[in-house]
Amino acid sequence: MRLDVRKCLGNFTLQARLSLPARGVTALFGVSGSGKTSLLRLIAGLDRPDEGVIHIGKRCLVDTTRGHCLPPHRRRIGVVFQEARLFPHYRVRGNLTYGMPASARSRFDPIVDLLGIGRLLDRMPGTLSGGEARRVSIGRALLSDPELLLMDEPLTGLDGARKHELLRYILTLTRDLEIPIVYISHDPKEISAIADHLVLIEAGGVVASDSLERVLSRIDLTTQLGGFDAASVLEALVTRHDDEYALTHLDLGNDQTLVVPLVDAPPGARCRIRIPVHDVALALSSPADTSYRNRLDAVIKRVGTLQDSPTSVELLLEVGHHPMRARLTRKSFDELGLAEGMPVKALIRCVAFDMRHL
Ligand SMILES: Nc1ncnc2c1ncn2[C@@H]1O[C@H](COP(=O)(O)OP(=O)(O)OP(=O)(O)O)[C@@H](O)[C@H]1O
Repeated sequence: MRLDVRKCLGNFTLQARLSLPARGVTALFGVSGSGKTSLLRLIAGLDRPDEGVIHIGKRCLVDTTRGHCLPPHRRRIGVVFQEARLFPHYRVRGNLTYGMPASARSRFDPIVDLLGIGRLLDRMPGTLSGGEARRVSIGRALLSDPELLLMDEPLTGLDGARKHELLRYILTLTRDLEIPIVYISHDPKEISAIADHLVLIEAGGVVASDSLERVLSRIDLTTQLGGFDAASVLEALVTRHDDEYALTHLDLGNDQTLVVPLVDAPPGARCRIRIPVHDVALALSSPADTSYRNRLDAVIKRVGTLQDSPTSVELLLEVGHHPMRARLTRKSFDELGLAEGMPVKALIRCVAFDMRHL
């Protein structure tokens, strides 16, 4: 999808130029009021830009210079909002088939299975739990046979267990269906688990748009990425399990192996892991007497500082084929005599697995 739009809303101006991948999940992240929902509404056709163009593949949805603006129902875009917005007087089945084109009929059963809503088909929306209602609303969006799915904070307001369950369904969906998703969330953990591409929005503008791994590795964006709590997210290959110690070996490329608590995925699977900066320490040589399980070869690619944190130094390392962030005190950095381009050992204590298997 390509878009280049401008829209004034009162004294707020949204001005965005973006080119998004045709597959996978693109997350829009930014503080409250930065313009995420306004952008989604322009894509869905719920609002018109004052100026601009929006294309999905070769299809032109909007081109204001030609006075062209497709209405929402002709855009082939499914939208899932924070609240489910089901028709209260239709059963679940009626909600799912409302507006379903004949071309989507054959997908009814697979989508119902995928979302685990088969046993809810004869229920009225008022009797569903929050998580069930969201799943039905995702099903309805998918059965409109969309080329693009827009999700505006679909997990907000759900409790921990429901949130986790729905996140699992959405992850399955991204793996099993070819439909690209644009996903708004305030929750960095959710984004780390689900997104392939990350767009940072600030004051109505696009600050960054790139793969999740690359945006999270940008030291200059640490403030905007504040909620992500400075962590690296990277995708690794499961090579083997060590059942005796309940550990899994992951290949990071260039002969670098990360050993983590047992991952429930077979050798050969790809999984995504998150490594907070405070779990990474650096050494000049490989210390023998340390409890750090992982001692990886790394190169310091970039060194930066944060305005509001004068005691620490931000580092961008390269480990295997991956960027990885670390944070040291300025004193340790100076005492070790570190500099850009230096090879070091990255000592990694533990690794968070709020992660997905790909
Ligand atoms: N119809 C409108 N008239 C005037 N201002 C508007 C209108 N719609 C949105 N705004 C303003 O535009 C800005 C962006 O709003 P938007 O809802 O897109 O932000 P957001 O990033 O989605 O925020 P949140 O994360 O809180 O949902 C806000 O300052 C909002 O008050």
